[in-house]
Amino acid sequence: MTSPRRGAEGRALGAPVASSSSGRFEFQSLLSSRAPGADPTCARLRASESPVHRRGSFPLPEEARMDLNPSFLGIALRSLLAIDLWLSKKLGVCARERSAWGSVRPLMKLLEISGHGIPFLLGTLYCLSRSDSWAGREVLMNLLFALLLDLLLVALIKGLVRRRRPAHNQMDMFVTLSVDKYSFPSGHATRAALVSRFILNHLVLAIPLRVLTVLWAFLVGLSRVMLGRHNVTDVAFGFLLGYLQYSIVDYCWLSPHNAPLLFVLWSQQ
Ligand SMILES: CC(C)=CCC/C(C)=C/CC/C(C)=C/COP(=O)(O)O
Repeated sequence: MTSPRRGAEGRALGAPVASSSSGRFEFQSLLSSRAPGADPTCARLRASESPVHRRGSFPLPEEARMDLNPSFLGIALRSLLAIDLWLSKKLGVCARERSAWGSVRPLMKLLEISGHGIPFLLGTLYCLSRSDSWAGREVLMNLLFALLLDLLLVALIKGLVRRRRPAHNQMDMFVTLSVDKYSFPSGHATRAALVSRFILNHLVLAIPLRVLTVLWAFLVGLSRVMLGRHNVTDVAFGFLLGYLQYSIVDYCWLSPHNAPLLFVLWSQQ
């Protein structure tokens, strides 16, 4: 009877191993990390040359074969992730007081506060309480809805993805929620993109102010990476999400026609 060759732990070499964290088969890591000096190409060769494979008594499961021949998408994603980590570390020049650009850290923290959820929520509520026109109230009510939607979606995605903040980040942020220990996506970037799109669409501004609005959003995003709070992909996805959130708000635009109760209740406050 043929018996597969056994490794140090008495496990059949080339046999699928369930990873403790994900439960996925890890052929590639088994072949490349257990054998000294191995590389993925050799690992592929060894797999096809191994007695187990040759005798055909232990067919490789489909998923394992996919691991041995990583798809183009897999390689592209892993490369993107490596570039992301490398670039984010390079750009994190204000992560500490003693970092290369540590002296501009206070300015970056000012940008951080300018994109924080609390000033926006309190500011919108204050303006709503002072607004005496229906048109103004409608815009502010939708801004409030947009800010709450943003908090909800970001918390949901952060809780699902659970990507840790970069190791060089110093966790000294002004008022955070529990999910804010995670970094994907950047809540500041989503808010900056959402609010700036909102402002550009609902406030009639002179061109220089419109440019300043976009510049502010960009700087808020950049400051997240420079402070070491986020990786570049957290911010890029944050901008995209914030942009899309505005489209949702615009699509579901609340007005006295489709949400009369909301407006009546607010006007009775
Ligand atoms: C109504 C309510 C739940 C308000 C909470 C406002 C609040 C504490 C928002 C957190 C804002 C924040 C620190 C987001 C994190 O931004 P990242 O860019 O670091 O993801």
